[in-house]
Amino acid sequence: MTLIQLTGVTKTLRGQDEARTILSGVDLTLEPGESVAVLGRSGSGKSTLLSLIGLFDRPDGGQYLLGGKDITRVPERRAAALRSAEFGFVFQRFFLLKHLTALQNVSMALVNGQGWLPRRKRRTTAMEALERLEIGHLARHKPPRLSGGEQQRVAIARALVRRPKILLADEPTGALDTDTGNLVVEALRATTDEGCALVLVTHDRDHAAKMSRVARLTDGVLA
Ligand SMILES: Nc1ncnc2c1ncn2[C@@H]1O[C@H](COP(=O)(O)OP(=O)(O)OP(=O)(O)O)[C@@H](O)[C@H]1O
Repeated sequence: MTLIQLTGVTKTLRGQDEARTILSGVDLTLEPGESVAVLGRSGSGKSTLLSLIGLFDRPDGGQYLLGGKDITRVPERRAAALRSAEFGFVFQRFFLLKHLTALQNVSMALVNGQGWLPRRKRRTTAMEALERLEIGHLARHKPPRLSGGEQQRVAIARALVRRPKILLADEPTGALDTDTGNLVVEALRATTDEGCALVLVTHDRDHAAKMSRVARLTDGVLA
């Protein structure tokens, strides 16, 4: 079944004075295991789009179907539950807790989820996530001892540890050098092999080309 279907999605943001239409009719379909890169100039609305998909905000118009269900105007309580059950998020900044080890950072993501997991199970699940990102050997390291690329892979492991259906990545390589960025993009793309869908916002055309589809956001429309 189609995982995500946006049809004619619009969004107007109000600054201090005038309102600005950022998205003026976005269509997007995403199937399980599919990856789409979203390119676009700075300020074109890529992050706005991602925040709608990730249910941090709601569209003004159009329709958002998630797994066939209309969630266009879902209330915040339900949105929060969907965010934690269905989505994983990766940002340019890693947002790791620097006093915790890599393993603790990842297993923290299992603490507040739906369904309680015993501590030992959380640790083994978190370890598996680190190993999938090929950083199991860094489990006991704290973020200040890790490189940027390693930290981002810990953040990806944290995003994946609850096995989300959709991973949303907003410029995840923005703070990394080219080689490290390539490794991180490959790690993200590999998550789709297991059926996770991926939306990657990027400025990097080479990274975009590694996705199954490339879409460009121009004048509020995705094409
Ligand atoms: N809360 C807000 N109120 C008003 N305008 C906003 C708000 N948030 C963002 N904007 C404006 O909306 C436009 C789109 O922002 P957005 O962050 O989605 O773009 P972007 O494509 O992700 O940019 P970048 O590539 O620079 O991160 C920008 O012009 C921004 O200044």
